[in-house]
Amino acid sequence: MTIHIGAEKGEIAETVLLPGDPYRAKWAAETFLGDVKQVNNVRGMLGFTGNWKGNPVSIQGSGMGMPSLSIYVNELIRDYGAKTLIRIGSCGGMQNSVKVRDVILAMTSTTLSTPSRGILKELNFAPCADWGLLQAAAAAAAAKGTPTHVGGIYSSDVFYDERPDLNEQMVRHGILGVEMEAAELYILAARHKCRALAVLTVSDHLLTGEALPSSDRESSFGDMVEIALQAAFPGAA
Ligand SMILES: O=P(O)(O)O[C@H]1O[C@H](CO)[C@@H](O)[C@H]1O
Ligand SMILES: O=c1cc[nH]c(=O)[nH]1
Repeated sequence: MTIHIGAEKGEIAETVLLPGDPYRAKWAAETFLGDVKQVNNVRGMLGFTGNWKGNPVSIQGSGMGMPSLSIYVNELIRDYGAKTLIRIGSCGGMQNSVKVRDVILAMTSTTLSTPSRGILKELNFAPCADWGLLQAAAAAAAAKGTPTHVGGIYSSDVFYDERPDLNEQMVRHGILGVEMEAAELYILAARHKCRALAVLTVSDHLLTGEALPSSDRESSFGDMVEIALQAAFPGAA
């Protein structure tokens, strides 16, 4: 047990999917995993372990924002031995070519700051996805026929943004979407020699104003979860 995760040692798999929303963790575990056991309920941040096509998998809510994700990912890596961490999140679309419900595979993440700023200091570290996971996720998405975009995203510290000039620059520089966790996930994975990827579903659009209801964000993002599982276990039959 850790301060934020109540699972016993050995109850969390080396492969962990990380939705921000704990109810998405519950839905994904119940929908896609076999032999599911709830392994965390501390602070209501639900976590589950089961198996997918015979492979052990955990799905742990990570909360909203990089400080929250950092707590769970640090404990998952240091105390439970997690090695492959795949965020399954929602994001806002930032290009006209990106549509609501499309999937984005985040190759890199741009930020203004992360919880790691304190140790990286003046270094503008470039958080990037694990190539093997990214390649496998792109192949899985292509095989499913899911409309998918691969490229840079923006990990923001704020949901209610008051810097339209920043968004203009993001759009101008080809950023596909905005969310709030991937950059710190990628930095922590690099630091601890783990593999990480963010697979995101576009839940709303900054240019068009379209938005999905919260019920859809909780439980209708099946393609994203299957792509994440197939990326983690590309050989699974
Ligand atoms: O749907 P999740 O995974 O929580 O991700 C996105 O949704 C939350 C904001 O509504 C932030 O956590 C953002 O990154
Ligand atoms: O962080 C997020 C997530 C979804 N949509 C946004 O605009 N921002």
